[in-house]
Amino acid sequence: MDVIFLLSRQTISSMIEQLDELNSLIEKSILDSFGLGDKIESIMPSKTLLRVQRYKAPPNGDYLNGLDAHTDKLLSAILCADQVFGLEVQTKDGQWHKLSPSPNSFIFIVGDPLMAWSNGRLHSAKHRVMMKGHEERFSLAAFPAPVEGTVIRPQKELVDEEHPQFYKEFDYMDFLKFSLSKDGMAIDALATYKLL
Ligand SMILES: O=C(O)CCC(=O)C(=O)O
Ligand SMILES: [Fe+2]
Repeated sequence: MDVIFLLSRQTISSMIEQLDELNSLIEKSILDSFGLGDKIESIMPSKTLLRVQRYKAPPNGDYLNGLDAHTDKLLSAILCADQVFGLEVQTKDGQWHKLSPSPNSFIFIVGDPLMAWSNGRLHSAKHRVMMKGHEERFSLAAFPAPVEGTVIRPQKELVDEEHPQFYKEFDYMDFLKFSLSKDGMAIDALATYKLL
């Protein structure tokens, strides 16, 4: 985590501010795409967490796991990675795909609470980091974390006969605690709230 110590408080605040702005734009386009843009200002109240991650180069240039396959437990993530690629995403049919984003691009990842809020219309895809070659990798991610007391329930406009309610409502902090517990880590924690 050498990098984080080189960043001043001011730089970190300014990064959070800009990533928050980008996140608001993305949320706005999600709301617009569901026809909710005029009704709702933001998806749910959240506070941004910023995380820098460093992945060491595998020994002997092997192909090694840097971060286990998971879905994000925060609302969503905006990810900026350096030019050492490694992020892989799983499609619904179980295939893993290596991403090769263009330089200076950002990746938006849908988290489990956003999938539940959207009544399953947005998919929180499993992703992982696989390392290859001799270079270490850094990534920076901003995660909007739903605030304490948030109850995750599907947006009512996204539930109808054609799209019955997919998950029952749940307290976000209970979900987070369970997903970080030994039992929760062993399974797909969100699936325990499935109705269908
Ligand atoms: O470092 C990356 O590219 C992915 C990080 C990630 O998925 C996470 O922190 O949840
Ligand atoms: Fe992730």
